[in-house]
Amino acid sequence: MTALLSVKGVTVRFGGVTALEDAGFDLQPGELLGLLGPNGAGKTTMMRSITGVVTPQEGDVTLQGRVITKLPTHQRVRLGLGLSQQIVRPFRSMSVIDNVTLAAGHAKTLSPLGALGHRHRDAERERARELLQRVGIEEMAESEPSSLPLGMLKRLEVARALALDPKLLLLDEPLAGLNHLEAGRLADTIVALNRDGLSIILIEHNLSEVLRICQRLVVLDNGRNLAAGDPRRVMDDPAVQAAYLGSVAEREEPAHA
Ligand SMILES: Nc1ncnc2c1ncn2[C@@H]1O[C@H](COP(=O)(O)OP(=O)(O)OP(=O)(O)O)[C@@H](O)[C@H]1O
Repeated sequence: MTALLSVKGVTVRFGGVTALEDAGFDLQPGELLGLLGPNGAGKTTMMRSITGVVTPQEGDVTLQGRVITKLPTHQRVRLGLGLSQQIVRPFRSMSVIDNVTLAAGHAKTLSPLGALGHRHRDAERERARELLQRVGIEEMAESEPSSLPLGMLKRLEVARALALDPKLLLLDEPLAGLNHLEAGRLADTIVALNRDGLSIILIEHNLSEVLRICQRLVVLDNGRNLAAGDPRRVMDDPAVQAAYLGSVAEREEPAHA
């Protein structure tokens, strides 16, 4: 099967810091893949190389057989990349549904044919309502984002990403800051989106949810590939455990100093 996304031999340096070195992985169509690694492993840099925020010094990113390494982000979005950020930034003065309608309208203007039909605001609103339903916040449609708890804001962020009709959705720590129950529910929503056919890459520190929902894991450490494959087998890998323990020890050290 041709990979939906292929990242090969990617190296990213920021001055003297090597954030990624010869790193890569493939994502098959329909997969829900967890991208893991301790703090500073290079996950965000990998995500940014895929979305085009960062251009690698070496290596290539290929989407559906097309090399996109040097394309700007908006062109990658047009080709089917969707991104839901860790920091949620809706337009605060607009209702929840207007936020998603705006994104749905933007999706149409991404293609010339869509732009011709752009006057069909009602259809966009209808689509926005469907998306709110898919992520489970349709009852909040007329509310302002500022009145929403974090768990719902995160769902709004996912709905806005879905409005751009992505083939591949990149989720950057969607469960961060949520309590156990909310995290489990949002993880269930992510599984439902994947079952509907959406391919997903999930960066997430909540390991129990990652293990519960991901079909495959890719683990980075110090900018390099450390392990990949079946989630349980990967987490049982002594090298992965050592990398995580090492990072916990590093984080805890100053507190004990
Ligand atoms: N814009 C930048 N300028 C300089 N160094 C950077 C930049 N972005 C990342 N780095 C460095 O690159 C390395 C990888 O960082 P990155 O944020 O990709 O890791 P991460 O796995 O996402 O970490 P975390 O889990 O803490 O978010 C780190 O050493 C980081 O300090």
